Amino acid sequence: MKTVLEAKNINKYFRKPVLFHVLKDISFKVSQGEFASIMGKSGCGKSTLLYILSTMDTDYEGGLYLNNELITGQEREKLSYIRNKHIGFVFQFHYLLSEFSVLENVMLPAKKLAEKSIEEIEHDAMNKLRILNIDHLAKKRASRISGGEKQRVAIARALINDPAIIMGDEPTGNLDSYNSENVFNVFKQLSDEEGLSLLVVTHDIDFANKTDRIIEMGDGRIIN
Ligand SMILES: Nc1ncnc2c1ncn2[C@@H]1O[C@H](COP(=O)(O)OP(=O)(O)OP(=O)(O)O)[C@@H](O)[C@H]1O
Repeated sequence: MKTVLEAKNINKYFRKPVLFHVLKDISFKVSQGEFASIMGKSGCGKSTLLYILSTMDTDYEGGLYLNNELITGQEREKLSYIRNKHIGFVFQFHYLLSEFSVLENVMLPAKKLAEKSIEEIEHDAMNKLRILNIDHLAKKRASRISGGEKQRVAIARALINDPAIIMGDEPTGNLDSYNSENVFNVFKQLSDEEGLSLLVVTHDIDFANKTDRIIEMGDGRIIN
């Protein structure tokens, strides 16, 4: 199976207030269509790792590859393009623009990329809303929908540029068990049917147990 994301011997140090070796020789691969979760105690380095994998943090040692292309050391502008084009993000908080409609929110990352006409982007956005079963909400203001619906909109927005991988940081952290299961099912469907890769940091063991693989971290290392 094709490798979509690869971390090779990632080491990271925080230098203040004292030198702290926060990530220790992290190596793993995520293949196409794989749904992996990252678990570990609070403070073990999960968010720090996700920051590096998502190209947001460039201050680390080691190599990061996306679709077999080395992205470590690329210029800021190129990284921003890679992030926009190939990585979709879903966070604990949805970060939707509340005054904008659902459709407009989903269209935003594609407008930023500016590779398609507005008509095409709108067409794609409606398709993503359909995949998530929320196309009936397209014209509604983002502030007027429920928490579970907001998270679905956030997933549709993460999908708009047809990324290679979706990264999630506690994407079900704010949801009740019904909506968490819903989000899990959507992710599962995307990995099974669309061949999308997913890498999700979670504290929810029920959620993690249902993913294809749990990457367990402890004290800055992968321990399992
Ligand atoms: N900017 C920083 N400077 C110094 N130390 C930091 C910085 N950011 C995080 N840390 C420390 O690095 C360690 C890893 O933090 P990180 O946020 O990655 O953990 P985490 O596993 O995501 O935790 P949680 O599950 O609570 O979100 C922690 O000990 C934290 O205090």
